[in-house]
Parts: sequence; C-alpha cells; structure tokens
Amino acid sequence: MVIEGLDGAGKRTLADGLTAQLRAKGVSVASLAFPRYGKSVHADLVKEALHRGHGDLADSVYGMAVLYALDRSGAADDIRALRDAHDVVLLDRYVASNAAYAAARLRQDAAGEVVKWVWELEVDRFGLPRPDAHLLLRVAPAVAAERAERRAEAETDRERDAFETDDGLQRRCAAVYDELAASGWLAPWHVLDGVAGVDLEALATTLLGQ
Ligand SMILES: Nc1ncnc2c1ncn2[C@@H]1O[C@H](COP(=O)(O)OP(=O)(O)O)[C@@H](O)[C@H]1O
Ligand SMILES: Cc1cn([C@H]2C[C@H](O)[C@@H](COP(=O)(O)OP(=O)(O)O)O2)c(=O)[nH]c1=O
Repeated sequence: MVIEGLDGAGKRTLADGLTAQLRAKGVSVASLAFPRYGKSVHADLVKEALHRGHGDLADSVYGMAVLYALDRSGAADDIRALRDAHDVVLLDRYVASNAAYAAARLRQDAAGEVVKWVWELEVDRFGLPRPDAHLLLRVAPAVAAERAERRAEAETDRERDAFETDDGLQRRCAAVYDELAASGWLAPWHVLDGVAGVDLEALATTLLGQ
C-alpha cells in the first residue's frame, strides 16, 4: 500500500496514524519511506543534489529520476521480504512519485512520455513489486507548502529543498497526481481529503475489506 502526495501533504503523519490504527486491530504492519536517506547512496545523492550539491545534477529530470529508481531497485528484495512477513506493507512514496514529479518538471501530463518511461524503467526493467493500492493524500498546494514550511522551522535538518520551494512545480505535480489517480495508474487509487482530515478508523476498515 503506497501513500502519495505533495511535499508537506502529511504523508508521514498519515503513515504513522494508519500504522497505529491497523496494529490496534491486530494487523501486522511494516513501513518504508522513499527516498531511503542514510540507507542508500542513490537517495543520499538525491538529497545532496536537491540542496545544490553535485553541480547541475538536479537540473536533469531523467538523471534524478534514475537515482530515485535505483534507490527503489535496491529495496525490492526488502519489500518482498516485508510483504511475506506482514499483513500490510506501507510505503511512503513509491514509483508514482517519480511519475508525478518528473512529468510536472517537464510540464507533461500523465499521458506524456516521461510517465511511460518511468513505468518501463521501474516496473518492466527493474521489476519492482507492484502495489495493491495507492492512497493519494490530497491537499491544496498552498496548504502543503505552509505545512512543509512550518515543519522546516520546527525540525532540524529539514530545510526545504529545491522541489519544495518551487510552488509552480508543486501545483503541476498536484494536477498530475489527480490524473494518475483518475486513470488508476499502476494500481487502484483511493483519494483522501488531507485538509478535512482522514478518518483513520474508517480508512483502516475499508483497506482491510478490499
Ligand atoms: N492533517 C494535518 N493537519 C495539520 N497539520 C498536519 C496534518 N498532517 C500533518 N501535518 C503537519 O504538516 C507537516 C508535514 O507533515 P508530514 O507528515 O511530515 O508531510 P509529508 O510526509 O507529506 O511531507 C508536519 O509538521 C505535520 O505535523
Ligand atoms: C521517492 C521520490 C521522490 N521524489 C521527490 C519528491 C520530493 O520533492 C523529493 C524528496 O522526497 P521526500 O519524500 O519529500 O523527502 P523529504 O521530505 O525527507 O525531503 O523527491 C521524486 O521526484 N521521485 C521519487 O521517486
């Protein structure tokens, strides 16, 4: 099960809340967040590039997307092992993040070239496990930006990066996410209202029933 959404949408908060709710129902839950900073050299290169390291690396949409994909490729066996050992594996961001951000950066839509390329690279070529469902935590880009900014003030080592401070990118990314959800890209999507707040009890019941 994959949680997707803009930077600051509240994905980590939702993952924590949903994990607690599912565990309270006796369900065993494992979770993993991408990029895997501190665990994967590819993820660390991404983070450094987003904070102006490695020259013009961050300017390359395909170059950055390959790094995100290699981070996931390195986790594929771990994901399969977690899936075998637990009832639910919750992933905070996955392949759809690459599709949404790369398309938004290139000003393409969900039917564009780069979204197809992400599928071919990550699903067809790297053979990453396909999720059963996505949860799109939908909030207005301005709300996500405000939450990300507040988080940056409150937590050390969370200064906003090149993607997070780009309001136009976040707006386009929100539109691509909506299209991916509407087309059922890679797996079915549940759209959640991240502004009104998510009813965790109802969500857990729905997910377990499917
Ligand atoms: N439903 C919510 N209402 C208000 N603030 C929230 C909500 N969910 C998360 N936040 C806050 O917004 C910030 C970003 O949330 P976080 O879960 O880290 O987002 P993400 O993982 O999507 O980047 C955090 O400071 C968090 O405490
Ligand atoms: C996982 C992933 C993230 N991204 C983008 C989304 C975010 O703007 C950025 C960093 O990921 P993010 O989850 O926001 O990490 P953090 O909140 O710890 O900085 O990378 C992609 O473009 N492709 C991907 O495959």
